[in-house]
Amino acid sequence: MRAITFFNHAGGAAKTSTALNVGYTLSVLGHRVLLIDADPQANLTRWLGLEVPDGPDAKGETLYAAVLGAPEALALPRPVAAHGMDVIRSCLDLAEVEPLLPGQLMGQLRLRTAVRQVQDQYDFVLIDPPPSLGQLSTLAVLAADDLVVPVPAGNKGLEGLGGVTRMVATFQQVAVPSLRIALMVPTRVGHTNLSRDSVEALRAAHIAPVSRPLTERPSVYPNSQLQGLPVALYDPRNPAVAEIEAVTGEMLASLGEVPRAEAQR
Ligand SMILES: Nc1ncnc2c1ncn2[C@@H]1O[C@H](COP(=O)(O)OP(=O)(O)OP(=O)(O)O)[C@@H](O)[C@H]1O
Repeated sequence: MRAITFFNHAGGAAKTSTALNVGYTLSVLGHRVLLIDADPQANLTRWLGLEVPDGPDAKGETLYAAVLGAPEALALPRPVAAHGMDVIRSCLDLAEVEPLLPGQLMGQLRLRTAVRQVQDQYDFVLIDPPPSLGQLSTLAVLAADDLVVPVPAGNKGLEGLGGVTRMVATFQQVAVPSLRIALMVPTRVGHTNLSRDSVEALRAAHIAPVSRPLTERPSVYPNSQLQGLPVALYDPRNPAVAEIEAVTGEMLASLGEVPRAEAQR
């Protein structure tokens, strides 16, 4: 099992969109995939067509159970199924983790521990954190073996990179020396010089391997999300699908994984 967190503290980087669609591609390739929604906005949950847990026990359906549930039974809750994947959903109450986690013994490593309890059940656990540097992001990053960093096109994406690399270096030093950025994914790339230049600048920075870009497609991503579908199910012939497959293949290559189809030959 590999745990991969789609990390960028900047908002709107396409973390959720990339995690959802890469996860779906992995599952189509035959991998067993668990998606964990670690963002109280619960976009990943909604965009998979799932109901956001509601009511007094809602947070027990989320990763809250694994990090702040009953101390003698800290474990991931039972996942729900969506489009061939398993999903740990989120809800607004998950935000309670932010004030409550500090001070808990080994608090920030609890998701890492919980994820490894299911390592025999999955090939990939993909985690979608919120756009922040708070407790939920820390839990998500420390749970990972590898990070995928979606970087939105334009100056904003490049300017935010310093924060990402500093945070990764800190986590390597204090908690997970083997943590690494497996892939940077240029996202929301338009047909402008600014977009193209920002992708070139990302490659020239030599921080980590840089994938093929995911093009800005305003008629595809938001609409597929409204329908609760991965792009490949919403519009199978859209060129976005080939881009997502390419990114998934490059991620597997960077992880040193043999693509499933080749392994079975
Ligand atoms: N390639 C794309 N083309 C057009 N729109 C996109 C693309 N990728 C993502 N989007 C849209 O951009 C918005 C932000 O994407 P997303 O929620 O995936 O980013 P995020 O990094 O998870 O955001 P946050 O963490 O701030 O909630 C969404 O409305 C999504 O539909």
